[in-house]
Amino acid sequence: MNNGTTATITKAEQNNIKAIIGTSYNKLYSQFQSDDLCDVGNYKILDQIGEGSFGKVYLACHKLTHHKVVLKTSDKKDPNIVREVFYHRQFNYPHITKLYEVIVTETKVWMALEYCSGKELYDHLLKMKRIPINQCIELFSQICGAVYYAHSLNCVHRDLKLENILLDKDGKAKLTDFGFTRECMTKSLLETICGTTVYMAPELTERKTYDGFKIDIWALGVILYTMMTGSMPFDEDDQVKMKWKIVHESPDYNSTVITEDAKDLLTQLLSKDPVQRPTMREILEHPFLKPYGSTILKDTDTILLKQRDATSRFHSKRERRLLKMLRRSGFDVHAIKNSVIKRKCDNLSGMWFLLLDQQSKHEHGLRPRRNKSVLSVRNVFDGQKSANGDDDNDGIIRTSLELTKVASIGKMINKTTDNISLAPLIKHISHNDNITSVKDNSSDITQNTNRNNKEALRISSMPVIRENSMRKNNGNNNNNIFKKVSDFFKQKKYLNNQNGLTDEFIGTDNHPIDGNSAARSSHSAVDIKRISKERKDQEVKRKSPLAKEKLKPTGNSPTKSSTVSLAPKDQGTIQSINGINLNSYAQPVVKRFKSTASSDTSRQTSLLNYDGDSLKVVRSTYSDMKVSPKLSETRPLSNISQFSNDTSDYSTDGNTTFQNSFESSARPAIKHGSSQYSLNSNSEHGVKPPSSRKFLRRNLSVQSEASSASERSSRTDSFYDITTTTTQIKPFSRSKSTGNTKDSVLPHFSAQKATGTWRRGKKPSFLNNSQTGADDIIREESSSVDDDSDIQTENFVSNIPSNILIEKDEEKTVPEDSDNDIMLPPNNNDILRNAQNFIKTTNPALVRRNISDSSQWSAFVNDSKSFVTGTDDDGSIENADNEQSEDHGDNYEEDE
Ligand SMILES: Nc1ncnc2c1ncn2[C@@H]1O[C@H](COP(=O)(O)OP(=O)(O)OP(=O)(O)O)[C@@H](O)[C@H]1O
Repeated sequence: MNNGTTATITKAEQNNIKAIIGTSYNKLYSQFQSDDLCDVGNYKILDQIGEGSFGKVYLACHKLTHHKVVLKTSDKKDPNIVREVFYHRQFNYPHITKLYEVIVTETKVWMALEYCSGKELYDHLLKMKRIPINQCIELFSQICGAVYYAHSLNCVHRDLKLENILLDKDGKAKLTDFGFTRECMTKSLLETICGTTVYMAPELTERKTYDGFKIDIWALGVILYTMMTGSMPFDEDDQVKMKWKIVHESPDYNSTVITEDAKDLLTQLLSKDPVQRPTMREILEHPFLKPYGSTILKDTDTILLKQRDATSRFHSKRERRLLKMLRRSGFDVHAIKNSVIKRKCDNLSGMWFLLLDQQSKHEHGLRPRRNKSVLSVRNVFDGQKSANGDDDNDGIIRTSLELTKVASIGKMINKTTDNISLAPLIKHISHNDNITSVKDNSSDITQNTNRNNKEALRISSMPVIRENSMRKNNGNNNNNIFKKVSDFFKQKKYLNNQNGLTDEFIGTDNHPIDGNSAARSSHSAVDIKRISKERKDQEVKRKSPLAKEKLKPTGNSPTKSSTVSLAPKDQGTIQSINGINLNSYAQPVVKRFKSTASSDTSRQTSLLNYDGDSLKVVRSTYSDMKVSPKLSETRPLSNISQFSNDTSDYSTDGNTTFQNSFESSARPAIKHGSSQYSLNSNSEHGVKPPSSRKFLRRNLSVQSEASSASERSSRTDSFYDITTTTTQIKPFSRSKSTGNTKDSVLPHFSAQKATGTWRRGKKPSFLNNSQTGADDIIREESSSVDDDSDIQTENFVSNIPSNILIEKDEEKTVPEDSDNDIMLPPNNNDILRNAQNFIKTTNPALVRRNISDSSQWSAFVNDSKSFVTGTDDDGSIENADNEQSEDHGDNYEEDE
């Protein structure tokens, strides 16, 4: 048979087939060999869209649902990723980016996150220069909603900043980046210094213990101020000055864009005394945020209530429909439910949430457009007819196609109205007489109209007012949907032609109408010309050196008061409010502040201690940021001391040097050994390190312990269920650093001396001998937790034993002899011994931060010749056992 078959194939055909097979074979081979990533789990990587401190960020597509997501990678060695995943997956809220799935590979952790195509609020602000007040209110309410939600779950974010607020495609705010989050149920006062200096509350900059909720509220104050004014309230290039300002100075509230209500709220948020700061509820109820704040508050309460009620799970119409669909398709619905309930973040729950999102998208507008549009048009007509008692479509018979087109446009207009409603603005300024002129000022941008749509119709781009006005004038021509549509396009076209304006400005222009079409028709064309001219004049003024001065409204300007004038195309924003030319103010001085890990900040400390030149060097490491070079250059580094309470020396801020050693002195004395961090910092400056310096490393360990505690607590909700690839237990095989440790000014811990062993199914004795911390986490979780335990984790905090969530904030619980580093405070020995036992039984992630710290640090300060390359492979692992601690001491001595 075969011979017969082959016999029928000519030689040429055979060669052809061979070539085809060869090509596809080679293709497959090169795919296998390629370093380029194409797929991760169920996700197809489309593009790299960013890069964070700890890894790359990709745009990807879920292959089963075609849903776009963001894949954020992080090195497994970074224990912060555990914290981020642990908290982030607990949150399910419209203004928090959704974490769909977590995939753990041998070296990396991949987080599949909700894609926010609108980028960061920071970028938005840069583009807009300052955010129009109505948008400010809306966005800020959304951000507050997210924080209120997190606070209601007893979690604090601790790194709230513009860069951590993303915008989705609809311009809605989404809070993200939970790398510094912690729960506050078990500890009311925290000590860990973390955040970004310019957003830090005074108590943080002073390194006092702090209420986690209150520092978030302060950061919100900074965010609101920056959004409104386009500049930061306490910005200084010099970090010492900045901190001084934060502690002692009030922001400048004199900006005319800060209204009375806004000022009242800002003053409360930025109150130096944390007790004076309002709660999230009070913020959302503040008059400035009306009406958005109270709506968000109500919605959030409903969400929280629903999420707390376990019986309401899978009961919504959408969920039931999806379950039914999945069951019919042969999915194991029980497994999916289990995965969702336990927040496993595996591929099942990932698929579930993606499908749910998709369903909601369909419900909100992805139905066949034509049908829906026609329907809505009919509704409009029906409504009008019944309301007016007569048919208001002027007897024009339209084809269904026309109806469809018009309805879609109508929908668009409505959408515009929704999105850029200026109602709050109107309300906000209603105490001002100017509002009257808004309402009465009917003669502005209008244009004549006729039924044939041959001439431009009136222009009214103040959607809310237009709506109200149309309601008022029910029965006249303004109610005609066709006219509305026609108006919209005519005015758009006209303005584009005349002024080069973009669509979006039409929606933000605040020009009222009076419904008097006759009056409009008489002078609208003139108005348009005049306004056009005024805009040009404004633009000229803005560009002139004198433009720094506030533009005074001209007496005859139709936009003279309480109006929001159109902005030129390149600015994309409202140009003036109440006749004040927003663009005439100083350009925004918002800078991007990068969350850095302790290693970064310790670099700063070690390198510079406010030395300007060094600071430049440090800054240059961030030059790959996407902001313009100018901005990057002037951008001060943010200060994050995630890992140290005693940051006086090991400051992530780079500016907390020995000035703050007063706090160190209050800490337990060092028994022996020392911290390389502190030593190095000091030795650089020829200052003898205070004894408390030792605390730095201890704090690092205890902080890391927090991660392991989190991980441990996460056992209760099946962290181990996160998708993993093979996690072979290999002997430690990382190459030793080739650097000369003697010369190093960097912390480094000799990894090859790690001698601990860890066995599957047993508690680790010494914890750091495995390949990576994350490996250990996964393995340990896998081995010690019963997968089938039916643990409810939705309100996760209630499931966490209070003794588990120890962070470095609880430094007093450092075990007495865990590494012989610390002289114990008297009377605390029992507590410390208990803590020591606890630490010994928890997993090894506690040491990982030091790995990356030292490596990053060393990589940066390479001119010190201490570490050459690949220093994170130097095995710089801090061990929990005594031997390792001694090593640290040795290194310290060597460095000194
Ligand atoms: N869900 C998302 N949707 C769209 N873009 C995102 C998303 N998450 C992150 N990005 C983009 O990826 C970039 C880096 O992400 P991100 O800032 O979260 O990383 P990171 O490691 O947390 O950085 P850092 O902590 O230093 O701020 C950012 O520019 C951000 O705009």
